[in-house]
Amino acid sequence: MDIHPRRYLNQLEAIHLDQELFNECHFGVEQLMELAGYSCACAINDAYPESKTVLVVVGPGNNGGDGLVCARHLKLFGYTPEILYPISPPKSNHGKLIKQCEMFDIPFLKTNPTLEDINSKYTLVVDALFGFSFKPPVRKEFHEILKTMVVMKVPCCSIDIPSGWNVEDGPIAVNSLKPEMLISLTAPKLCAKLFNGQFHYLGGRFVPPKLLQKYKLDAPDFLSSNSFVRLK
Ligand SMILES: NC(=O)C1=CN([C@@H]2O[C@H](COP(=O)(O)OP(=O)(O)OC[C@H]3O[C@@H](n4cnc5c(N)ncnc54)[C@H](O)[C@@H]3O)[C@@H](O)[C@H]2O)[C@H](O)CC1
Ligand SMILES: [K+]
Repeated sequence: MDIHPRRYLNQLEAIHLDQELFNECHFGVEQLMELAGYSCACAINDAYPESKTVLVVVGPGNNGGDGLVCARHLKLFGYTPEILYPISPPKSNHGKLIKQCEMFDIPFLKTNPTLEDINSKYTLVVDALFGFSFKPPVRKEFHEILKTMVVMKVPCCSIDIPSGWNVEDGPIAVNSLKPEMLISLTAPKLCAKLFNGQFHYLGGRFVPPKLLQKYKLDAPDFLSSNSFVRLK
């Protein structure tokens, strides 16, 4: 299976499209995060039906919000997710999502896990650290966990952007994250051209036809009620 998107978004286009979803289409951020995170959980269930013990690494922005929603749905699908939320910024909009995860008895790790912990405890790591607003270089508070994720043996599934990658130019350093799975949301960003892992999915089934036309995006071939489409 290999569907080649004709169109990849640059960073500014991704940010503008996101703004139009809020301002022109009147979506709320919680609505979009719910649909995005749900589609990620469904895509993970499609690609890794057997990998049940999942660590979800959550970042400070909406990419992290997608991760929190994804964790909650994975739990409903029978997975055993745990969450690492290394830095909780004062202005985050994650409060309710965190409470919901707690209501579903999803544990939050208190400290960064060691490489040995990750390799022995989990069968999949979901990378929801940074999405399309990431500006390199990675700030130092995230170095430790990102370094561990780069060398871990466990497969990694990145939501929207492999964390630490430049949104347009892809891997910045030789020792960048090499996810096995990428779930692009709305449309793949330019860095997805350099993704060479096994699974590439498109999620985020919420873009109205007017915006697809405006941004000259392929109308994704979502099957029936599926919230994702597999591209590779
Ligand atoms: N339209 C859609 O497809 C939707 C996608 N969604 C998801 O939202 C993210 C984009 O979210 P945003 O809040 O704009 O930004 P990020 O999550 O990428 O990150 C912002 C966050 O990260 C910090 N940061 C930025 N650069 C660095 C750095 N070099 N080092 C450390 N920290 C950094 C910054 O300070 C912020 O705190 C998109 O990718 C999708 O995953 C939405 O769910 C809805 C619609
Ligand atoms: K990510």
